[in-house]
Amino acid sequence: GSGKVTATPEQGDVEFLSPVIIGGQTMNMDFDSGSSDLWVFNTQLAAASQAGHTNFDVAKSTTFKMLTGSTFTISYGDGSGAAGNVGTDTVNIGGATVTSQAIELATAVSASFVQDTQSNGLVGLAFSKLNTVKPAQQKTFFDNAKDTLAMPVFTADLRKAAVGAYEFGAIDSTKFNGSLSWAAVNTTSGFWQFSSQKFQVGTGTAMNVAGGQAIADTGTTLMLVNAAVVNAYYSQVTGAVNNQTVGGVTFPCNSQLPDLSVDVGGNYMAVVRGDDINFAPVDQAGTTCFGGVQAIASNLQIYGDIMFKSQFVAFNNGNNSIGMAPHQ
Ligand SMILES: Cc1cc(CN)n(C)n1
Repeated sequence: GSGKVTATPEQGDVEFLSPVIIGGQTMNMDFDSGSSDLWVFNTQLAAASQAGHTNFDVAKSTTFKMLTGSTFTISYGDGSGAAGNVGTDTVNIGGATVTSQAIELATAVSASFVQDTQSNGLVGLAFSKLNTVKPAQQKTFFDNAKDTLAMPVFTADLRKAAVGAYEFGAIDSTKFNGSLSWAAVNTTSGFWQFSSQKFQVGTGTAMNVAGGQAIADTGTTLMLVNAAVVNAYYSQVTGAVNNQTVGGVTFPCNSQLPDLSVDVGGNYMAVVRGDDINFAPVDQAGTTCFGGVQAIASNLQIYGDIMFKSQFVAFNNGNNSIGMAPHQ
């Protein structure tokens, strides 16, 4: 079979939310190809943490089973995190169904999750080796579903300030231009990781990022790249400054931003639209804007939603590859 759900951007495209039916209860959740835990807001949490959220209630599910003695603890690259206990239940994502999916029930969540009342948990879609459940590591929804899917793939069709889609088990070729370019994925890290050693600012010459690697991470808002890329890119933007107070590069909001092309697997240059690299104003007047491309101090670059808004992406666990093409 296959399953398709909407991916609705929060204000400012900070994250994208999709409906997941768990034990008959519908939860809007953040699909994250950069982690491997499925955890939910639930009625065990302190009332102050539950406030404003949709909270999963195990008592209202006839199919939930506790995994006695199992716990999870997860922390993300942005410093957020969650921890709690674990059970199993039936999960239905747009028709793709897993009957015994590990459901991680948070008993503690960090402040940024509490404040984001539209999001009620994460669906991890990276490789199961990164799952944090102990004593027995659990599988992701995609891992559990893939043998029953028509194809062992899922796709991300994320759109700037518009409703897009995640699809499991099928590739909708009406959603991208031309054909997908495929790159090999190195699964050793547990991420959807590929080689990314070249980049190009606007129509300039291609430049190298020695040993460059990147992961495709729908759960990260921005694009976090090698400092050489950041310097080369913003050297083309008048008034761009590295602003420690706001934590990254800013520029005048009326800047004409060049496209940024990044190499995917050595045979495809993914073009990220310059307009999408103007992420958000940092001041009330809306004169100074924060860049959607920022530096990361590791050689594992993180291509987040800023890239997904320009590229349709297919994640293929049949041959561990990633496919990209510009959105249609
Ligand atoms: C909650 C969350 C997820 C991710 C990306 N994997 N980040 C950076 N934060």
